[in-house]
Amino acid sequence: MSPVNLRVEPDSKCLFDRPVTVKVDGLAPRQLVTLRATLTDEKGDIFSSSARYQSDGKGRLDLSESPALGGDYSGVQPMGFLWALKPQSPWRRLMKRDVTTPYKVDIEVRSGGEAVGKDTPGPLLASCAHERGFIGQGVRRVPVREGRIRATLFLPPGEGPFPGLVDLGGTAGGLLEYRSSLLAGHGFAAMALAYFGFEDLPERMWEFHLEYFEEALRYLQALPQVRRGGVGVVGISKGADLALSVASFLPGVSAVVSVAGCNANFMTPLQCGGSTLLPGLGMCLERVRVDEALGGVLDLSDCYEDPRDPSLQGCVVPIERASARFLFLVGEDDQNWPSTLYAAEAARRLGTHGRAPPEVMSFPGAGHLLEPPYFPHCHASFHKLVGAPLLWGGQPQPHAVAQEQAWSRVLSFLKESLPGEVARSRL
Ligand SMILES: CCCCCCCCCC(=O)SCCNC(=O)CCNC(=O)[C@H](O)C(C)(C)COP(=O)(O)OP(=O)(O)OC[C@H]1O[C@@H](n2cnc3c(N)ncnc32)[C@H](O)[C@@H]1OP(=O)(O)O
Repeated sequence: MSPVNLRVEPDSKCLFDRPVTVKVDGLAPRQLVTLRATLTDEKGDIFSSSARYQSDGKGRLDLSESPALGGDYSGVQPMGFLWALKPQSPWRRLMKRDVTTPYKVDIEVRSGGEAVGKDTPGPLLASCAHERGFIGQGVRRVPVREGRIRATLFLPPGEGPFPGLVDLGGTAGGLLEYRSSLLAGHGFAAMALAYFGFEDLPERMWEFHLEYFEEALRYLQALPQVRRGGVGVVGISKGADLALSVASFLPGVSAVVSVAGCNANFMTPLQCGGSTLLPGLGMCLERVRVDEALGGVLDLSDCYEDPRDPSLQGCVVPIERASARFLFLVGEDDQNWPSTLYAAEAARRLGTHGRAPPEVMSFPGAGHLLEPPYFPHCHASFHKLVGAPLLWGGQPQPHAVAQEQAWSRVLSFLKESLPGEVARSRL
């Protein structure tokens, strides 16, 4: 009998946001097998997925054609092995901390289609390692410590000038580089900007200063590698309302992508010139629910102040002041906060001021944490500022579909809205 061969095509090494397919041959015709994938992150946390398959009449499997029969995903799901990864320890979230190293995914095929979820799977038939990196060929990673700015700039290969972007994370804080590094792989000069919880920046979300974002924007706009004529700002969650504020109060922003964001300045006052530009939309902590069925996860969805409340209009970002184009991405099952309502409110406000409507992409079954494609869906995870697990929502498969569609539109939206040539890089 020929040995079983397991491989990843078109390449066993690729950038994290690129699709692949897993192929197996040398199985017996119509053989039932289990495909397992395992990834260990930089902290040593293990994430795994598992699904049952049956080979075709020639003993082959191709995940772009063969349906998974059950397990952590089902149906034809070429990337299910990745987006269905689940943490072994509770409330962990797969979040790339060091983009200079790839993730290594160990894939194995074992005999027997009943072993899914059991500790004793069938005998190993074949295995392979698959690497998914974050820095494309020729992309340069440049730490930025200019003035107050704490950031990392990713420059595509070549001289440029490239369309420029500022990338803002959410209440996780720190300096998260994974989205910017992938965006540089699509031809953008992308700067991941920390704004708290990193080096000498404030440790927590006490107050933010518009001047800090202005300094970062000016720095990016003045780089010879960045094309003149307007940059983009991409933000997720808390970073998304800051993106709206940056575009509304500062010149030179042509495009904003709000990922699961609020239309009001959330929680932390935004200061400018020593006074408060926007107070923070607050939370009513007595309305926090503890989801005992989910093991004590906190459900915050009902505890945010309502940005439609007339007394809170001072918190709402005056986006009609911005000259940027807007793209809002919302998960309809966002259980962190009502991002659908927030996007609708932003659209209503633009309309009231006679401005063009924003583009709103709304994804059924998607949760709050909309990441670049193939990041595993995370329904709930530990929040280090809160010190407890929080509910994010979404179901794995629709969330995965949303991430793919959203990413594709983010790239095309930024290409349409920002000046400059863009070229995709290879790993
Ligand atoms: C006051 C804020 C109110 C928030 C309202 C929610 C609004 C949400 C708006 C948003 O912006 S959501 C989008 C972005 N937000 C997030 O992703 C928040 C969740 N993420 C995090 O809290 C951190 O990024 C994460 C814990 C996932 C990773 O942080 P680190 O890279 O610093 O990881 P690390 O693994 O070292 O964990 C930090 C600490 O948490 C601890 N930890 C992590 N996972 C844990 C777990 N599962 N159980 C217990 N502890 C855990 C870990 O032990 C460690 O403790 P120590 O600092 O004492 O060493």
